Amino acid sequence: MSIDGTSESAPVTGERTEDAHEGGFRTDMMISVDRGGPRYGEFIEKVREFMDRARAAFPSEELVDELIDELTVVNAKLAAVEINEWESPSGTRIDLPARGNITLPPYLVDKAGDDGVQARVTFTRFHLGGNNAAHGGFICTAFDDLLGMTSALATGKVTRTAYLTVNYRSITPLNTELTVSTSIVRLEGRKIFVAATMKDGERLCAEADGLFIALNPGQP
Ligand SMILES: CCCCCCCCCCCCCC(=O)SCCNC(=O)CCNC(=O)[C@H](O)C(C)(C)COP(=O)(O)OP(=O)(O)OC[C@H]1O[C@@H](n2cnc3c(N)ncnc32)[C@H](O)[C@@H]1OP(=O)(O)O
Repeated sequence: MSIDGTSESAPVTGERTEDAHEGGFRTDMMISVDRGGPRYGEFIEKVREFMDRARAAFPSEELVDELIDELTVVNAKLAAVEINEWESPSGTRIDLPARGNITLPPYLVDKAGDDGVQARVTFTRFHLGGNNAAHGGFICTAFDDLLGMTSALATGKVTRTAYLTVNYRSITPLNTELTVSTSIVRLEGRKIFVAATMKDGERLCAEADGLFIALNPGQP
């Protein structure tokens, strides 16, 4: 442990020596419904539960010692099986909430087409901003990913966010299933203008509009 309390472990990269990607996010990423095995989704749910419980816990000093030892063992097991971003189950398992990507709030896609996406998202204790409401950054993360998916499906191309404007209209509660609806506003060459709402029943919690750019081949 260094003096500022950070770990001295090597950063997690999972890089591969030969970099075959064409730039940006790949629409041809190695999507899968079985990578990591039939219990990979259950593993991700346990990790998400851990994130919630870690956020909510007030452990004793003894328990902190114990948990550090146990997590050191778990981290070593995971470090032994690191892989690059394109082939990792995380982010590519399209059968799992948020493609099995713990970075994203766990959303479930109900409908996805070239005119928009309908999804349900539930923020939990890990996503707490304050006073039982979701952190605005996680709301933005959900919008960014679902709008990125919207842009990719509408164009069949790899896209990146140029701008994303979020308006927070009312409190976004935790532990409540919210609906997210996205739509294509207009397409102008490489520019994809998109919009989205997040609702608790009929109540508008947040809305977003954004511009995504279809990347040129090889663009990072
Ligand atoms: C089923 C499975 C599906 C899988 C789905 C996977 C989903 C994954 C979802 C993941 C989602 C996560 C997504 C993420 O998190 S992406 C991560 C966050 N975004 C970035 O890091 C992007 C950083 N920026 C750039 O790379 C470049 O600036 C880009 C690529 C955006 C444009 O640089 P580029 O050199 O390529 O283009 P250009 O500069 O010639 O501009 C082109 C046109 O656009 C107009 N313009 C540009 N910027 C702005 C602006 N801010 N406001 C208004 N207009 C803007 C510009 O005026 C021009 O217009 P015109 O003069 O032609 O009229």
